[in-house]
Amino acid sequence: MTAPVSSAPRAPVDVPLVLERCRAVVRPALSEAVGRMHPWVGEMAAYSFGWCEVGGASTAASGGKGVRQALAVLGAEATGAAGRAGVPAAVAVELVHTFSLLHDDIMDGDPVRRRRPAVWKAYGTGPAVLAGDGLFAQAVETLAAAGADASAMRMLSVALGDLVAGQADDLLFAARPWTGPERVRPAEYRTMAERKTGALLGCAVALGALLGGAPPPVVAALDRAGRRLGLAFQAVDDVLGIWGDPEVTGKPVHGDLREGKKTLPVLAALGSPSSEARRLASLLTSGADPREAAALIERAGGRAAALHEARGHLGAAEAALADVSPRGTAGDELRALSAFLVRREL
Ligand SMILES: CC(C)=CCC/C(C)=C/CC/C(C)=C/COP(=O)(O)OP(=O)(O)O
Repeated sequence: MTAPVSSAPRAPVDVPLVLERCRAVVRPALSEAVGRMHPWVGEMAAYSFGWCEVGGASTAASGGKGVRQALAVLGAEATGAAGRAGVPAAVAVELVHTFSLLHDDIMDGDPVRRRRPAVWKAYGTGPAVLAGDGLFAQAVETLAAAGADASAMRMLSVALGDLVAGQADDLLFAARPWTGPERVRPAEYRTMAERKTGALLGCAVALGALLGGAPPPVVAALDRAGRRLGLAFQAVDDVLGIWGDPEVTGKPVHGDLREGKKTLPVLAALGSPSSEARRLASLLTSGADPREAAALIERAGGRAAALHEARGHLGAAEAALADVSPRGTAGDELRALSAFLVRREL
């Protein structure tokens, strides 16, 4: 990858338009993957993507931002290939992401996703588990059917392993105390968040680039960039989980606090040398009113610290991207998409 030799200033990137363009490039192959599923399982997948309501009726509900599919398409384009080279990667990561959301909502008991009942609420827990399994199966099938080589398959399997490990830690951390020697340290949180969220973002952009023909050092650098972007994205997601607007995020606030999730704003607040931190610790331990806890977290600096950390990870992601100087428009779009994902709340 080499930077273009041009001194002409480039137009600012319209990120929602980029997401829409990538969605259109990926949609036929994603529909094909859903079409390969058992009809009932495929209906639940289509529901997750906002293509239909329960019972298969067609609507235009929200199916998520499509961040991972866009990263894969842009990863391919940034190597100089056509976006369609990255489509099998885009479909695979979007299917894996959706599978993980379906299972995550069951594990957390979260009833709402993407502004409507989560799949387990709409169809039942067993069917939702099965739909997640079906999405997972089609992710592997999509890559294999595209003739992806062993290194591409391995990239997906490593991301999957990380996703499971990150989710395992997230669940285990929720059962640990807020304070004392057993408390969750920020470094443990970062490892968990990189696996749970960063691994798939890294995989998306790196796998797209690999399928576009990028050499191994470029693929590795893009994976690093995506992982750091994932850390920034998760920190912002944690903030939105406490102070976000449900109309925008598509899910209610305070779920993480109720579930005892060790999110970054809470860990940062508890680690601050303030009287609010001590009050917060006793409030959380005694089963806090989430609104009161949220106010204390803010006063103890937890929100500001999480956003500060998100900015730091974004800077590292941008530096890793700059290392490989992704080409022209796609490079600009990758940088703009990264900033957009993190700055949605900064
Ligand atoms: C194995 C297993 C169950 C793992 C679960 C891992 C998990 C749920 C991680 C959370 C990642 C995350 C920030 C999702 C929101 O993405 P987004 O804002 O891009 O969502 P969208 O697609 O709805 O826009």
